[in-house]
Amino acid sequence: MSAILAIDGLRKAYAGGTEALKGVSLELDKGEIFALLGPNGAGKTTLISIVCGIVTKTGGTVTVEGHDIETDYRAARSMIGLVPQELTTEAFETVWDTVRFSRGLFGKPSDDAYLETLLKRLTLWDKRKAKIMELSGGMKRRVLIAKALAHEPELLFLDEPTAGVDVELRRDMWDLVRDLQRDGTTIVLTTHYIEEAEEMADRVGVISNGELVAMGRKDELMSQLGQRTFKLFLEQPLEAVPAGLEGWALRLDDDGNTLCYDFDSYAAETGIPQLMRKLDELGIAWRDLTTRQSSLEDIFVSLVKGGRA
Ligand SMILES: Nc1ncnc2c1ncn2[C@@H]1O[C@H](COP(=O)(O)OP(=O)(O)OP(=O)(O)O)[C@@H](O)[C@H]1O
Repeated sequence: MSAILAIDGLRKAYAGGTEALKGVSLELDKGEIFALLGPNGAGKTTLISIVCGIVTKTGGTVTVEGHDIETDYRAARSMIGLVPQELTTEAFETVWDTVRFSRGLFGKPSDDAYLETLLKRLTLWDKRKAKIMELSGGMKRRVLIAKALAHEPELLFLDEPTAGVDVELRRDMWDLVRDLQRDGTTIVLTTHYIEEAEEMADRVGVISNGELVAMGRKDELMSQLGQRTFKLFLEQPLEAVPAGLEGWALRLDDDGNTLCYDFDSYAAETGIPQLMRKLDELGIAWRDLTTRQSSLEDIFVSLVKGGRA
C-alpha cells in the first residue's frame, strides 16, 4: 500500500525556544484510521498544524501523496481537510455559503448535490440558511466538519474531535468517520480519550514531549507492551515473598495481604499452575483471586512516564 502521508524527521522549535517536535517520522497508508495519542503539550496540534500549512516546520520533510507541503503547497493542501479544535467560523455567514465558499477555496468546481448530501449527513440541511452565530455549539461543530469535507479531501485531520461534544454528535461523528473510511478517506485523529482510539483506530501513535514513543497496530502494541496481573488475596498477610518462590516475579501489595504476579499476557507458559502448587506446598492459603489485562490506557501511561518504548 502506498503512503498518503509521509513525515520524515519533523522538527519544530517555536520562537520562544520550545522544541515542540524533536524529529518525528511516520507514514500513513491510504484508508486507515490513525490515532495520535499524547498528553497536553505533547506536540499533537503542532504536528497537524504543520501538515495543514498553519505552522512552519523548522526541520524535516512532509509529503501528501508525494506533494511536498512547502514546495508543492497547493496540491498538498487541496488533499487535506482539517477539523480544528477551536471554533473558527464566520459568524455572519450562512451555513450554506460557508460550506460552498470552503469548497471554492480549494479550486474545486461547485457541486451543490454533494454539499446537500454532506449537510444532510451532518443533520445540518434544515439549518443551511441559518447564520453561524445563530447555531448551538454542537451545530457549529457540525459546520466545522462540513467545511473540512466540502472539497472532498483524501486525508482528514480531526483535532480532539470529541472534546466537549455531546453523546449524539460523538456517535454521529464516528459513524461518519467509518463511512469516510469505507470511501477510501484516510483519517488522523488526536485524542486524550484512549477508549476512543481503542475503538476507532487501526493504528495508534503515542507522542510524548515532541517524540513518537510508540507506534503500531493497536493489537500489536497491546501484545508487545501488555501485561496481565494475577492477584491472590491471602488468608494471612506476609511480610516478604517467601523463599522458594524466586522463579516468579512476585510482589506484595496491600500491607502484605495481596500477592501479585505480573506476567507477559501473550507468553505460551504463564507458570501459574506451578505457582499454585508451590503455594500449596508452602501452606500459603488464599481466599480469592483476580486477573487483569493491561489496557491501552495502562500502556499509554507507562510510555508517557517512561519515555521511549
Ligand atoms: N505558538 C506557540 N508558540 C510557542 N510555543 C508553542 C506554540 N504553540 C504550542 N507551543 C508549545 O509547543 C508544545 C506542544 O504544543 P501542542 O499544542 O502541539 O501540544 P498538543 O499535544 O496539541 O497539546 P494539547 O493536547 O494540549 O492541545 C507545548 O509545549 C506548547 O506550549
